[in-house]
Amino acid sequence: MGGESVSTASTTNGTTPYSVPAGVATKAQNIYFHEGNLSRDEREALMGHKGATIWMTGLSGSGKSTVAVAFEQVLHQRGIHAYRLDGDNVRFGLNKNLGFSAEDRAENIRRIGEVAKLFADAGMVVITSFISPYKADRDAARELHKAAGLAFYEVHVNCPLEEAEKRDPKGLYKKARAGQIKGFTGIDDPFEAPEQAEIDLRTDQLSVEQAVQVMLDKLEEGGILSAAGSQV
Ligand SMILES: Nc1ncnc2c1ncn2[C@@H]1O[C@H](COP(=O)(O)OS(=O)(=O)O)[C@@H](OP(=O)(O)O)[C@H]1O
Ligand SMILES: Nc1ncnc2c1ncn2[C@@H]1O[C@H](COP(=O)(O)OP(=O)(O)O)[C@@H](O)[C@H]1O
Repeated sequence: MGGESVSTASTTNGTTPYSVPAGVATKAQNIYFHEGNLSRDEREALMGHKGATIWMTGLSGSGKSTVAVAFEQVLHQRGIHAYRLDGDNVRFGLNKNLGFSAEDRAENIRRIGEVAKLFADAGMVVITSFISPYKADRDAARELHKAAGLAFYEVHVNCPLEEAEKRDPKGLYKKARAGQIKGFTGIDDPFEAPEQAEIDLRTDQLSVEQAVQVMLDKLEEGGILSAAGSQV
């Protein structure tokens, strides 16, 4: 891979649209961004709300998936088009060629950042639940959204290691402590806690319902749950 040249994305009309940050490097040559006839506002008006990415990050067992599932359901009940991208699930398909080295985790998060951006651009509320242990990888996902003018909420699913380990829903901490899993986050692999997450959920102190309410309030406050020109 190293040493291959990169080209810069451009558009057929020579302008750089909101969805292609200037200077994006791609491996492919001679590619042109093709604009559609529908604006994001038009897509969001049809949806009845804005698109956004809710990026949950935290230790294994912190409660990312549990809270994400409950949040998705509550949003759905309120008529919001929400969809979850979950670490384990995505590793069965799109990212099945990736392991848990720092490089593979970075590529995992890079791909999810791109996929989440596409869903959000389509007008969905995307809820991602990946450990995403490295700040730089999370920041890159944030930047991607920012450059596209899309809302991005980083949610620290903040649970002390002792509590996550006590929960151990999949028995993975036990295996990691026994040396049967190497490079397990929190045990012998790092977790860089967010410094400026939009939402901090202490799941050792809040119930799942309370955590969902905190997230709902934040989206409401950010104007995500309604759209300009919406008929709903
Ligand atoms: N070494 C190691 N470290 C951490 N986690 C491990 C590991 N090996 C397997 N698992 C399982 O993989 C799930 C984490 O996948 P993610 O894609 O979220 O990880 S990452 O964001 O790329 O770090 C994680 O799921 P969650 O427990 O839901 O977080 C584990 O089930
Ligand atoms: N307040 C809480 N929020 C989230 N999960 C909780 C909470 N209290 C207990 N749990 C339990 O902790 C475990 C979290 O597991 P999971 O959602 O799979 O975490 P993660 O996706 O971060 O690995 C589940 O068994 C869940 O029932």
